[in-house]
Amino acid sequence: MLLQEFSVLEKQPTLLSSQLFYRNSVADLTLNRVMLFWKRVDMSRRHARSFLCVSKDAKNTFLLLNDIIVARETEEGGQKNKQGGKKEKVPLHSYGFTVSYADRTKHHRWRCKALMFHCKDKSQCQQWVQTINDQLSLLCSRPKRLLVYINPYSGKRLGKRIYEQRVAPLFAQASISTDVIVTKHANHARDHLETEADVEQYDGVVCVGGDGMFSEIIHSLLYRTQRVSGVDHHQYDQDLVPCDLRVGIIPAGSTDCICYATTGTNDPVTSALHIVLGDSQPIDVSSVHHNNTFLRYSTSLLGYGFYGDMLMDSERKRWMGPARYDLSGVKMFLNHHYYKGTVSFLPAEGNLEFPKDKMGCRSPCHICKTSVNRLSLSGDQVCEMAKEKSDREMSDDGAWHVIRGTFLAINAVCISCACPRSPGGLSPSAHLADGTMDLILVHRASRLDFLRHLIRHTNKDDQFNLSFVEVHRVRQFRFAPEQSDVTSEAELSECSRKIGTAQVGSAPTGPGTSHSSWSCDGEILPQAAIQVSVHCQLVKLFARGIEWGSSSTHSHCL
Ligand SMILES: Nc1ncnc2c1ncn2[C@@H]1O[C@H](COP(=O)(O)OP(=O)(O)OP(=O)(O)O)[C@@H](O)[C@H]1O
Ligand SMILES: CCCCCCCCCCCCC/C=C/[C@@H](O)[C@H](CO)NC(=O)CCCCC
Ligand SMILES: [Ca+2]
Repeated sequence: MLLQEFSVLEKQPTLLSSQLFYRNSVADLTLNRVMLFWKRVDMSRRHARSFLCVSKDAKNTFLLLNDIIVARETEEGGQKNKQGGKKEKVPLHSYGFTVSYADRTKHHRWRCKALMFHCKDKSQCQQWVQTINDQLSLLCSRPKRLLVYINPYSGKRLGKRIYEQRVAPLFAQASISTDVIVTKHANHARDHLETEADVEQYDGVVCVGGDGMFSEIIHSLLYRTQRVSGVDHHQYDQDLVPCDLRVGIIPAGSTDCICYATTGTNDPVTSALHIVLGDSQPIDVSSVHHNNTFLRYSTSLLGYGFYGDMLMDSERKRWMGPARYDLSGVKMFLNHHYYKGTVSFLPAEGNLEFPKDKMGCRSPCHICKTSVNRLSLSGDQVCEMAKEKSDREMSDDGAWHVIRGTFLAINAVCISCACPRSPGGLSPSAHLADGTMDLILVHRASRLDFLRHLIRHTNKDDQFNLSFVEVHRVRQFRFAPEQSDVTSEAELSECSRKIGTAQVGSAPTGPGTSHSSWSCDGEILPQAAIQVSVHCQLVKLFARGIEWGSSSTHSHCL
């Protein structure tokens, strides 16, 4: 925080102010509506009326109220500094209180820290604790009751342990009550949310797992929201209603790209702290249709060709955990399949160069902020928007771009899809909440060139700066695979076996057939011909987006 900003916040009306002990010296501590700040007092110089006075060069130190988790009376004899474990000497008074707060550390990670203040008597101590906690209770974006689903088989199967050891204690500290369900089978969370859970009583849903688990949960929430609002999601181009309930992700999966792309890390404690602080980050969601039938929502990767084949292959290797993706990735790379088809897309207005602009989405992102946020619009504004949309569509037909080609991969992402394997993600400049997706077309190329493209996802080189790769920022796209002349019975039954269901009228897909299949956030879609449309800010997460700088800007000392 800049000194000028501090000076503005400092002028907020004071709620409580006292001289008490902090780190073995006297400090002036003040609480106002936005922060808690203190200044050490010069013990050597005394005022006429024997008050200790603040030395001129003393530094102001502060904590924003938004970052404070809770204040508690410190138990007698418990004057240990939580971080260092070092005992603080209590100069005069044995009454004290601890302020727990969330602090941003290196690499976008947040940690829970604590400060101790010592008071002259118990009532002063109680007054401080009460006043700080009263102010915290006014922060209405903080959740009080959460519904938690744990997938015990995600990633390295550590979900339950991660939740119990690293997350539950933080929720308890923040007095958040939880109902925890450890899932017993795929779609357990979906069915529970749809049929049993009394969603109204919760301030959010938390999923402990990976992108697949997150996808399961948002499907239930979005189905429910559309049903309650009378919206038919089968109608392509239908405006969908954003989901009220926020979702928190405690990363425990194999890819964890939604968590990584919205917090900058896949760290369970960081995610837990974003939940505790009540942070909010909307994200775009795309809906995938086949003719007039809704198939699925997508928030991470909708991938045909390389990623679709890789996912289909890796599903049979689930027992291997996250390593299944590496093995199937190498296999699909060596297979080097390419697929013919036609991609048509509607570019986002005026944004053509943006996927390559290297600006990225950094919180607070003005591009996402200025994108239409239906939640904040009045009824009249919604009508106006609907009219604008239909005007745009009338003139849209000519705006559709059509590309017929042979592709190694077709990837569509609503967000960057940054993840530990690829810290920039599939489209490093994609925005979390701007109502657009980036469509990446990887045309037929040699194995070596494709490898160059893939490797660039793992370093700072530009994966789009290759002649066979094109990227477009779009609002909608369609894909039609080239019809194969012969569809053998054997191909059809192989397809049904792979996706575990017989799809009437769908051509066989996957490696070894003329069509690939779409991986939609880790689920295989039965149809190759799809229509996709982005919905701006349809779901909100307990997250803050990725902030500037990788190390602590949260220094509380000015
Ligand atoms: N108890 C369970 N047993 C088996 N499958 C489950 C269970 N609970 C949830 N699932 C399913 O497991 C799938 C994958 O889970 P999840 O996404 O959490 O882990 P992952 O696949 O290892 O990680 P990622 O999706 O990040 O690659 C989800 O689609 C979910 O439907
Ligand atoms: C030579 C080195 C090449 C390395 C290339 C790395 C490129 C990584 C980009 C990863 C983008 C992940 C997008 C998210 C996809 C999830 O919805 C999905 C289901 O969980 N996971 C995967 O498909 C699993 C995706 C796993 C990719 C390896
Ligand atoms: Ca977007």
